[in-house]
Amino acid sequence: MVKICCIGAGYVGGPTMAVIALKCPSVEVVVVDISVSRITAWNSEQLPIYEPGLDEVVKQCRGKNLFFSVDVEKHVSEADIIFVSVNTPTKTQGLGAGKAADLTYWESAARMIADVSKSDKIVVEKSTVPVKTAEAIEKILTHNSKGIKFQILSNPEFLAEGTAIEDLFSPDRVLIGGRETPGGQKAIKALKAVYANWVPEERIICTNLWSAELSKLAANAFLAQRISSVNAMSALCEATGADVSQVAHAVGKDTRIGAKFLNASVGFGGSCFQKDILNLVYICECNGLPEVANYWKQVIKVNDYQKNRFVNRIVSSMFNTVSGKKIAVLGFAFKKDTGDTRETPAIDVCKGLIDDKAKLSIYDPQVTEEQIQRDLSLNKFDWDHPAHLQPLSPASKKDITVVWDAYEATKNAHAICILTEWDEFKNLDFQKIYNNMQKPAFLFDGRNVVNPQKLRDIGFVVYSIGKPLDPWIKDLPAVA
Ligand SMILES: NC(=O)c1ccc[n+]([C@@H]2O[C@H](COP(=O)([O-])OP(=O)(O)OC[C@H]3O[C@@H](n4cnc5c(N)ncnc54)[C@H](O)[C@@H]3O)[C@@H](O)[C@H]2O)c1
Ligand SMILES: O=c1ccn([C@@H]2O[C@H](COP(=O)(O)OP(=O)(O)O[C@H]3O[C@H](CO)[C@@H](O)[C@H](O)[C@H]3O)[C@@H](O)[C@H]2O)c(=O)[nH]1
Repeated sequence: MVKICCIGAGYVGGPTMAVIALKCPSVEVVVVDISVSRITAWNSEQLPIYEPGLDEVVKQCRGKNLFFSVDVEKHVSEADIIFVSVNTPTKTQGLGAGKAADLTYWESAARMIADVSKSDKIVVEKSTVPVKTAEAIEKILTHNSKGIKFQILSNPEFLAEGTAIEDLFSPDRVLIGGRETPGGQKAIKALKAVYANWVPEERIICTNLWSAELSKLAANAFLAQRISSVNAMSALCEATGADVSQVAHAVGKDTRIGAKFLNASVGFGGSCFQKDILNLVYICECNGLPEVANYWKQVIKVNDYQKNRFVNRIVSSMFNTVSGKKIAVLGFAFKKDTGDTRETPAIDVCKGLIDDKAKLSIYDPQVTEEQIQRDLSLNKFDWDHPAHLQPLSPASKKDITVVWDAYEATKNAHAICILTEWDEFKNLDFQKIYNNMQKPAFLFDGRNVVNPQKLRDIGFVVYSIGKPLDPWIKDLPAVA
């Protein structure tokens, strides 16, 4: 029986390994982590992450060929294939701070693998890493290996949160990079055999190590660039009376461009896009390519601009001050169908409003009060370090309340901000909400989920990203 061990039981390690276990009944899969609470949750009825369809997959295989354990060394030493799916956050200190990937967790995993291994192993990079990381990992492994042979493969993950199970069941592609040596090719074949249990052969792409590592960073950069492109257009739409949804539809009909990933928003969030682009920028700079670095940097700059622009719209529309005003924030997760808040634009928008002394009442169907308080207290980039390295009870913000109902959040509010596109926000009783709000009642839609005209008919002053402006807002000076 092939034994797989995955180091890192997070958003990638957990779902990915659960699907491998489901699709490969003859493979034993053990997911290990240094976080005791995370492993306890994986072994309980309340999984540590919310992901549609995940519970069913875990229920079907847990205890049969899928196990979660904190006994990291035992399972690593017994495995034939080791996936490493630990965090690779942005460095907060030292050389490359604010840009480069922090490989501390990866390096310590590699050293541990070298220390405990007693037989040959295939080590798979599942985490997103800078191009050429495999070379460094190889050095760590072989310098300590006592004659044991390690083959390093790059097998980046392309799942998106909220659709992880769907993406894993039916991936657009699986990418495997390895050394162009007989040993490297044999390792590629072994990993390919695992995926071939459910992924059609033509969707499994095999490349050299550096192409695989770089393709992951490139894919995220291209995806984020589409969002910054449409968001940049949204500002121009507001200035000219064009409607960004109509422009995106017309542009996306060109089959060379394609319709997906062209939704204008308050900005992209999530643990990957910003981190991976910053990392790409740093790699370009290190390779003496400042023009290329600046090109990609602009994708982040436009994203920051979009978040600032949204806050400025709110404040300027509400008589240039939100001091002491109750603002209801609907949605805090970085996208719908996840409870993940890493790099969510809601953090920047809420911080911007708090700076202007607003009182926030926040509702998200999947995010807890503790998480929201933590997110609004942490410094930039600290969020992506393992929970046990974060402050246990950060000082809670007094100007924030977190409630479990959109109607409660909006009661007596001066304004509503929609920051996540949860489906339930489309079907709220906005007449009831309007009746219970202060007047004029403002609604700022950062995700284009509501029909602005219907809400204007009720009496709301509505701002929707990239849409023709409400007469109320139109006459105000443009802000950026
Ligand atoms: N989240 C996504 O949607 C996604 C998608 C594709 C790729 N990625 C990449 O995958 C990697 C993991 O992302 P994630 O979202 O799963 O992160 P995560 O923070 O949810 O999970 C990482 C886990 O690794 C554990 N860990 C860290 N060091 C360890 C060690 N030495 N031994 C054992 N466990 C250790 C942490 O405790 C944590 O539980 C990152 O490189 C990320 O860029 C993420
Ligand atoms: O048209 C769009 C599409 C997305 N978003 C936002 O972009 C962010 C990222 O969304 P998405 O890409 O769907 O989720 P992630 O889970 O961050 O997935 C991305 O990052 C992962 C981690 O690297 C990759 O594996 C995935 O392929 C890649 O899509 C979210 O804030 C979305 O709301 C928009 O604003 N407009």
